[in-house]
Amino acid sequence: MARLAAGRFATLSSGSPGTDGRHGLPLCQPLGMIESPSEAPLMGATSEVGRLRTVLLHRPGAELRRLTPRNNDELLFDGVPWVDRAQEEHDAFAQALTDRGVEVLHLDRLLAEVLSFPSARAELIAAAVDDPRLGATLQRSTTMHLTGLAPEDLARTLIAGLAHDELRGGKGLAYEVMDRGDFVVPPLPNLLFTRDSSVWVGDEVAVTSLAMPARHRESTITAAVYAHHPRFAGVEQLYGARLEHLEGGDVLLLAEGVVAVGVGERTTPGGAERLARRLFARRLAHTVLVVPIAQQRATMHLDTIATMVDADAMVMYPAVADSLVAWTVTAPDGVADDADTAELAVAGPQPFLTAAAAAMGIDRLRVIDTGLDPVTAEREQWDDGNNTLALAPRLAVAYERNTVTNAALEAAGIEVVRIAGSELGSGRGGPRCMSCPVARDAPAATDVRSIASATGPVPEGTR
Ligand SMILES: NC(=[NH2+])NCCC[C@H](N)C(=O)O
Repeated sequence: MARLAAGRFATLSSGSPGTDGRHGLPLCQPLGMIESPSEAPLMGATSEVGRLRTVLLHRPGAELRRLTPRNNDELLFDGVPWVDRAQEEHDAFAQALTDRGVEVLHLDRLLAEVLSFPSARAELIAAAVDDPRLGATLQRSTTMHLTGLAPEDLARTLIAGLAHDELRGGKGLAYEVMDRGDFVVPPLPNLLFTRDSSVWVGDEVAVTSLAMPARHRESTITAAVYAHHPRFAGVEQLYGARLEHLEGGDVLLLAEGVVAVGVGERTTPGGAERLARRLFARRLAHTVLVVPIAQQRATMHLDTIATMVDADAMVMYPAVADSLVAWTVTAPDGVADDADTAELAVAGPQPFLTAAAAAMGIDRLRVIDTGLDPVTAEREQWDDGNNTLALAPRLAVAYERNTVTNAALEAAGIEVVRIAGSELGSGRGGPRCMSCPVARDAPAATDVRSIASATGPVPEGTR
């Protein structure tokens, strides 16, 4: 499988497309609605800003119609979205990406496709009924119901969940006792935020371990798609759904070999450590910066307060720009031979911007000065103003509603692709949260304006 040239510190092996080892299918055989490309696709990412080639999205569907004022808190939405409008907004987001040459993969379609494989079906049905609320009898009757569904219907049910009165042949004490409106299989409205359940580092993918109960099952879906879909044949998975908590929204690829990991409400220090060990062992990073963030909903992930918009620049919530710190974690000899036991060197804490620039080998990591008054800054941070998705250096998608942040980005030379998000935003996630980059080019050397020796005037609007 062809890979990005710069995914690893040692030379990358590039195999050739053949059969996918697990199902014996030729990689080029059309599968379901999507034809596999005739050439093996590029996969992987070493930065946040290299030209985006392929992205994984999830168009919100029936799972959002499950949200009510009684369950929205538990399901991590701040309200009850108008679903048709949320879908229109999402379609426009996907279109904005397609218009700029980005290939959009849809998670629900990939899921329906892998569900024609018996092993993938069995795995995902088992994950859906693996719930102590149900009891053995209801688990059995739910398994039978799900087993009888065609791939498309099963995909829909795994995402939208299964309500008590939708289950044909439901049996068991738990079934009798449950309320008619209860879910036998709870819905996954946060699947919309594809950023969190998997993250590519170099040419490997970390299927994450999500912290909130409402999201646990999401990574069983991404794990099955990466394990079984011919599109991803040969891709190594470097993390796992049952390990220490780690969410993709906390993982920022600052530069090739340099990964920042936020630790707070979602990712634990143990998750950051495990990821660091695995990245070092697989030579996918030489430095991991561990960045504590406030454990509260407004700052649930590192990407809610800062995202990269250029190879050497970030947009950052001004209230934290000067107080954010990082611990610098390295493997003593640059690599760790054993992912689980290797000794790690930990230094710090240091101001985040200082530690990041040092790890990236640049003079300065610029912060776009959004010049916001504290109240506007707080409002726009809450509405994901700092949660941008870079399509290339200095070209980023952002919610249109954050007018002041977007104006500041433009003043600093960042082209902003504005999208509507009034309904999508009720899940508290912006363009970066709603996207998982599967392939990015390495940012061209010319895009890094302040690498080591380069000195020059500081561009306006940066500090
Ligand atoms: N990468 C992100 N910031 N994702 C936002 C996820 C929002 C989602 N409702 C949650 O609470 O988990």
